[in-house]
Amino acid sequence: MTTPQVVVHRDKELMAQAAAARLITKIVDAQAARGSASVVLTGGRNGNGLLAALAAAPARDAVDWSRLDLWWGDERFLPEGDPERNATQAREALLDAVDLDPARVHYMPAADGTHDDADAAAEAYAAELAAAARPEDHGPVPAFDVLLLGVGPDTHVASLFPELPGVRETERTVVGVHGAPKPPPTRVSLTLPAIRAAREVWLLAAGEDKAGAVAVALSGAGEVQAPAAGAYGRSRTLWLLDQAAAARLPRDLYPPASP
Ligand SMILES: O=C(O)[C@H](O)[C@@H](O)[C@H](O)[C@H](O)COP(=O)(O)O
Repeated sequence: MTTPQVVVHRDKELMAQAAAARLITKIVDAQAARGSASVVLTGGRNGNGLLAALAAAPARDAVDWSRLDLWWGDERFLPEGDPERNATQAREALLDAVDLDPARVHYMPAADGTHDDADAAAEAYAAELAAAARPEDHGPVPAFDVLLLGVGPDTHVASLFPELPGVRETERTVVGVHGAPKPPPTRVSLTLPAIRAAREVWLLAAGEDKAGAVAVALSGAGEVQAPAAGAYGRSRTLWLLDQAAAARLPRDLYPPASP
């Protein structure tokens, strides 16, 4: 388990811009070192805010978009193109503006696709992840360079909600989610074992409505009660906050450099 590193920015706009610059550098370094990079996207305002900042970033095209594998941490189980799908929002924020290799963009299945329900969709995505894993990877998922997660006010990450079955999953890498407290109720989500296979996990939280969740998750809560507490990477766990979301952090958890 990697000790969480906390970086606090003045506001959510600056957090998104700084996170975008950080992600560009991480992707460029991975591509220079290994010829390609893999990133797991998240839904929500902060996740899409990062993508929009990335689309507008001056250094955006330092990334070789054709050598980037994109996956999703979760998806709302809705028809293809539904405006509420994380994939739809990611395309609007960034993906349609850059020259990705379509074969390397791994959308989670849609509700009107070939899979009858979220559980079958989850199995299909788990199989796609396993097929992309290499022998040197840590388990049946690729070693993602960066796995992005928004954090809910109840400390959920991806579509893993406190006390619900998904956060308790220890074997499968992807699960169907039913009865999610955040609408829509039916979703597909990576599990904590899949999240923890990532080299780096970056958690994004901005706004005072996240201050309680951030404080709880970083103060030793259990992962079933606070799923964000169980989201950590093999070599790095990074919490990217604005001051409002960091407001209830104990002072000893507040990074020294932050104002
Ligand atoms: O499908 C989703 O809704 C997201 O994947 C979800 O996990 C989101 O990241 C958090 O709920 C935070 O959302 P906000 O950034 O909008 O607060």
